[in-house]
Amino acid sequence: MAPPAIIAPSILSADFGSLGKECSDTIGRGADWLHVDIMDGHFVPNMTFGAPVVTKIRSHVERPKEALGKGTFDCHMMIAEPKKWVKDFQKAGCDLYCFHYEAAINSTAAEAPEATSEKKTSPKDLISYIHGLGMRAGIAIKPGTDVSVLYEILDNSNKDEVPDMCLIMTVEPGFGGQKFMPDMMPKVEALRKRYPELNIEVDGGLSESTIDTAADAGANVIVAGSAVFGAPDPAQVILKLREAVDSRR
Ligand SMILES: O=C(CO)[C@@H](O)[C@H](O)COP(=O)(O)O
Ligand SMILES: [Fe+2]
Repeated sequence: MAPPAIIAPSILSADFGSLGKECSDTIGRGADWLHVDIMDGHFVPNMTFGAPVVTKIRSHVERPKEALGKGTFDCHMMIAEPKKWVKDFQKAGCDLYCFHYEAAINSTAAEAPEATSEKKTSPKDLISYIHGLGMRAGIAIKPGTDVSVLYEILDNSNKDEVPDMCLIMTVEPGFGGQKFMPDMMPKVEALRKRYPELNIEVDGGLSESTIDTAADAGANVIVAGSAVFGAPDPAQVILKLREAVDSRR
């Protein structure tokens, strides 16, 4: 059976003027995780914030009592050098460090020399490095990346090198409020068929009008930014997203 719904509002659409309160209120309204979008202006054409801000918002949200439990900070690292920032985010209170496959295969070991002796960073090395620092690891792919790149990473008997979640982007990363790409659903379907118990996250354009498509395909971790923070009743939206996923289990 597919894992239960996990609703992760993206704080990119929150009021940055009162981010701590927005975060604690959102957990109080029924969210499981907070999706924290980190953009560096290189991997994506936009910038958000770094570890110091995560440290501040962490003090407003209780740490999860179990791995991937309520209050998990799901940090979506849209950054060109994912290995370089693992330690800083761990210290800041990140629970799930989700890096992009496309960035990992293009970055070098020099970013974190102790992590590997190979010249190029491999996703499995990075996952093991993240696990070694006590966090869970996620791996994300952009719309143009084939889902099959994840199979080799997931089909590994060394669990230390296997991600705890895969993120299928349903928009080009960089901005909130974009239109959901239904043509990404075959990737979700293929992953769900092959890995019935995997946490599969979808991110970009999720709302009450697109959730059925994503839930039918087998996604269980639902990121929603504008749909939650732009709603008159965010708790109701969170509930609707959860029901759509859980009713298909
Ligand atoms: O990673 C990203 C964008 O790059 C997302 O997390 C968005 O922030 C989601 O926002 P909505 O599409 O739900 O408004
Ligand atoms: Fe995101």
